[in-house]
Amino acid sequence: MRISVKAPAKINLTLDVLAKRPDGYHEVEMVMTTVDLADRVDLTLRDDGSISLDCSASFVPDDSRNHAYKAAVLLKERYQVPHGVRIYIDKQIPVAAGLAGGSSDAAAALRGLNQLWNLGLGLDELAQIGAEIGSDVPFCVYGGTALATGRGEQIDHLPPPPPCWIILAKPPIGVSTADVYGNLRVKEIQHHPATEKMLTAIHEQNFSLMCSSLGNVLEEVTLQMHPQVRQIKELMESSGADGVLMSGSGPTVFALVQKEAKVHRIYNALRGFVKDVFVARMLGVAERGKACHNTYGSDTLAP
Ligand SMILES: C[C@](O)(CO)[C@H](O)COP(=O)(O)OP(=O)(O)OC[C@H]1O[C@@H](n2ccc(N)nc2=O)[C@H](O)[C@@H]1O
Ligand SMILES: Nc1ncnc2c1ncn2[C@@H]1O[C@H](COP(=O)(O)OP(=O)(O)OP(=O)(O)O)[C@@H](O)[C@H]1O
Repeated sequence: MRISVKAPAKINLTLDVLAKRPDGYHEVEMVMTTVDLADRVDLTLRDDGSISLDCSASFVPDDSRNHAYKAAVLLKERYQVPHGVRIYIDKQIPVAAGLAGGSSDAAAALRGLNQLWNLGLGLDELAQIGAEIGSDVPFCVYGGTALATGRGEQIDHLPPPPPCWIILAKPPIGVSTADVYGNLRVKEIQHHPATEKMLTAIHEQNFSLMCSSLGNVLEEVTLQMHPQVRQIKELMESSGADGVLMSGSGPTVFALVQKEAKVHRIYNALRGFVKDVFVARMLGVAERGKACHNTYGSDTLAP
């Protein structure tokens, strides 16, 4: 039996840091939403009880360092599952980009293995297990749009944001999330994002308020470390984007656009500058399993 699960990227519409915690993590407040740039995680049942992983991108770890592999080990050990699984990740989300690619693969593995191994767990239980892998995993288990607090693992669901196009551009650098948080001086943060305004924009479906409420306190830290990120932001802004922000700890920058004609202008301007440019739509709602094409007769899609 084989199951294919879609693992969408996330963007942060806001990312605020409120305090550094004694456990080394930071207390955050972030509005996150999924976009239709996605990996595909294939899970094939193994009778020999072992776990194996392959990925289409050779530079992604294919052993116990892989977040999807960790998800399988956690479930297998906790629920004493006799079966194994062969995991294949078709990588479309850029790696170490601030788009939670690894976290989304882990979340997809949790959802898919819940079905493949017949565990009968609810999404809340899967999200709790996901938090042991990484702070972004619980959000990725649910998908859609949410306000994430705590270290990012506490999820309050939100309605989808106003529909729009999104153009993502990633400069050819990888950013370590730990380094970016490590370089942040919480007491010196000048501008906290307008989280309340973002929530109003989402509830009222107000696109221009959403664009003017975008904010990420990690942006300044990553901009200092990697000046190319600022160049991409400026290029998006001068090409007519309605709103521009770095996602997560970066270095991916996204532009929000309502009119399709502008999408082509911004895409073309960016392609002259960086190789990794993607055009997507905000998903906003969870569409677990739905859009992952099921090309093999006996496959099923995870819910
Ligand atoms: C930047 C974001 O992606 C925004 O959504 C997240 O806050 C980070 O989520 P993540 O990559 O799943 O992070 P984790 O794997 O849990 O943590 C990686 C490292 O980032 C730092 N970290 C992460 C989350 C958090 N709230 N405070 C932190 O200080 C810690 O040094 C941690 O060791
Ligand atoms: N399935 C996976 N896909 C990509 N990277 C993975 C995966 N599993 C583990 N990793 C490791 O995690 C690191 C971060 O990759 P990832 O693409 O998840 O970063 P990110 O998008 O910046 O994450 P976040 O936004 O959650 O901070 C990579 O350098 C890679 O070594």
